[in-house]
Order: sequence, then C-alpha cells, then structure tokens
Amino acid sequence: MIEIHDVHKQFTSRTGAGLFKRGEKRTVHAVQGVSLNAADGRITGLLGANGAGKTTTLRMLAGLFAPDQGRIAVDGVTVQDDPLKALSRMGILGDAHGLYPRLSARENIIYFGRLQGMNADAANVRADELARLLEMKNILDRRADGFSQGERMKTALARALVHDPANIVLDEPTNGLDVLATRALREALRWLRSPEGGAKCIVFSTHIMQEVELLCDEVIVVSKGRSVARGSVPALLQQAGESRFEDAFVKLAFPEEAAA
Ligand SMILES: Nc1ncnc2c1ncn2[C@@H]1O[C@H](COP(=O)(O)OP(=O)(O)OP(=O)(O)O)[C@@H](O)[C@H]1O
Repeated sequence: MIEIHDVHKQFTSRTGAGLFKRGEKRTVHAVQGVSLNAADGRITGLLGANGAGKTTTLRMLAGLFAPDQGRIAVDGVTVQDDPLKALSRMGILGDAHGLYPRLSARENIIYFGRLQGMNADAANVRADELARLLEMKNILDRRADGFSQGERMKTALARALVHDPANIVLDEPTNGLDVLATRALREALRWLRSPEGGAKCIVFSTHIMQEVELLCDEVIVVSKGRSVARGSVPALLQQAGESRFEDAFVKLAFPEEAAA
C-alpha cells in the first residue's frame, strides 16, 4: 500500500543569461499538493500532461529527495523516516533504465538481488522465473550491450522485481515501446495485480489516456503540480460528464481551457 499525503516540492533554477551576466533565480513549484492512496491488488495511474509533476512525485516516493511538505508512506513506513526499509518494499522502474552494459540480463538481475540481500542462488532462480513472466528467456544470457528499448525495459523491470516487492512503481513504463512490447508489459502488470501474481500494489505514471483506460483501477489526475481528480475511469467520465476519456481528462485537468 502506498500513501502520498499532500506533498509539495519546489526547485530553484537559474534562467539563461548573457555572456557576462548570471541568470536570474527562479522558483519552480514542481509539486504543490499531490495525494494518492494506492491499495494492494490494484493498479493506480498518475495521469498528467508534460511537466505536471508526476516524475517529481515518484522521485520523492523513491526517496531520491524529501518533499518540502507532506508525507509519503509505503506499507506504513514513512519514506522520510526510514528510506531503506521503504525502498526494500518497492520495486522501482525509473525513467532511465541504466543497465550495466557488460553484464548479461541475468547478471544485472542477480546483482540487484544481491544488493537487496538475496543469496546468489535465490536471485538466479528468481531471474529464471521473471524471464518466464516477462518473456525474456531469449535474452537472459546475452550482454545488455546492444539491447533494444523493449529488451532494456524488460531487464530493468525484472531487476526491479527481483526481491518480490509488494509495491511496484513505474515512471512512464511504455515510453519508447512498440505495440507488442506494450501489450506484454500490460499483461505482466495485470498478472502482478492478480491474487496468483501476488496482489501487488502497482503505481505508474503516464500521459497516455489509452494506458489508463486499459489498465487502471484508480486514476489520479495531476495538473500543474496538484492532484485535481481521482476515481475509476467510469467515475471520472461521469464526474466530467463526458463519454470520451480524453475529453474528460482535459476538462478535469484544464477546466479553464476546456471552457474557452
Ligand atoms: N531538478 C529540477 N530543477 C528545476 N525544475 C525542475 C526539476 N525537476 C523538475 N522540474 C520542473 O518541475 C516541473 C514538473 O516536472 P516533472 O518532471 O515532475 O513533470 P512530469 O509530469 O513527470 O512531466 P513529463 O511527462 O514531461 O515527464 C517541470 O516544470 C520541470 O521542469
């Protein structure tokens, strides 16, 4: 179970400047009130346009930096208080897959298992199991160097799942994947949500309406750093009074533009 309660995060950056002049300091309110409750055995989607604050929210969930305000808890463990314990309960697929190119897919997976405290034999058995689940047996013993985008994603996902975490967090997981790889990923996520697959709590971010319609039990609409609507796809359609999900999203995320 993942709970995010009213998190905020701002960054200070400099604007561009001339050759002899420093840029002005500028504050970016990347996240200014995002909340979600993601239950076990459910797929929860964080849906927002570019720059809405999805990645920043997921980075705080992953303990990469602390929120300025608000609380994030994984299975009741507050990330800010005990990041390592919270991290051990999550499998995280970030936006950069960062595999070790000289290692095979199997070695990449086992290495992460070792970092999670698994012994080498258990991690090796798990690598075979995950290769079956993610249909990547054909690449398991190939060096990651030269993998396609889809092969890299599968290896990175297997690596994130090696310790069989109860919670799975994915940032824009279908980015750059073709239709077959996207379908395979959807199937794997549905299996992981099912009781046989462990009834995992799955949270993923996306800006693709179709992904949300096909996968999510619960959707959090994020706009300009805030969560502005939540519910199932049918509930959001009803709330917006629309029959197409894209129209509902625009109405909920950008009410002023939709009214114009
Ligand atoms: N380290 C940073 N320094 C300054 N601004 C940042 C930083 N990280 C994010 N931002 C800004 O915060 C806002 C939210 O960014 P974020 O990456 O969280 O959005 P997103 O919803 O994931 O977008 P996308 O779908 O385009 O990846 C953007 O305006 C972004 O430029």
